[in-house]
Amino acid sequence: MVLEIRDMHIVLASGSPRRKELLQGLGWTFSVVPSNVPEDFPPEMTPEEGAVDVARRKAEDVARNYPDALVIAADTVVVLENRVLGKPQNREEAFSMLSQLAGRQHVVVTAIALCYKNRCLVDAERTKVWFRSLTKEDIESYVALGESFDKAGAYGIQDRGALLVERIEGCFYNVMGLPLFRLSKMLEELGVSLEAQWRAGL
Ligand SMILES: Cc1cn([C@H]2C[C@H](O)[C@@H](COP(=O)(O)OP(=O)(O)OP(=O)(O)O)O2)c(=O)[nH]c1=O
Repeated sequence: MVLEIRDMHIVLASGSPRRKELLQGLGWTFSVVPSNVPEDFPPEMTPEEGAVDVARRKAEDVARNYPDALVIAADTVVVLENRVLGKPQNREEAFSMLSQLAGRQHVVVTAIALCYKNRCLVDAERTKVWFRSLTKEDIESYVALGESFDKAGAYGIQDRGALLVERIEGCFYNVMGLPLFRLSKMLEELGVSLEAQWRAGL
């Protein structure tokens, strides 16, 4: 039996406004149920392994209460020379993160976890990001905008942070928190078809 995405109860296990906006952009109907699992992971894990572990725990946490739904969770980390930059706690931390990113290349990793009826699929996507050089004043001005605080690496590529980024290699939506093409491939792997939804949108 083919599962059609538009016939499924979809639960987005995330409090991220970006992830909600991106799924809405696909025309999907879904509920939003953020999970509260801690986002730290053991130091012996690589950043990618850590993101995969956190995304899986977010999805499984919510899937326990929605056993018949397709649960989608994600975790985004900014990786600079194998170090993870998470969400800054205050202005000083945001300033420090942006100073480290300035004039250099880093990698954004987003792990996606999909759970449906006792099956969980987890995968990660990587995008390279090149930041322009920034003066102390540039960084202070950006931090003062307040965009940094709920975002990994203290910037948002989708908003004014666009002006910090010279170029990227890979999926833009991955940097924003949800790689949509990768999501579609994972759904295919789970046996979920997007065809009816796709045709209805044309
Ligand atoms: C690098 C980058 C990150 N982000 C955001 C995406 C994610 O919301 C956030 C990374 O934090 P996450 O822990 O992945 O997600 P979250 O805490 O916002 O939401 P939840 O755990 O409930 O799913 O950073 C941007 O919006 N733009 C960017 O350019």
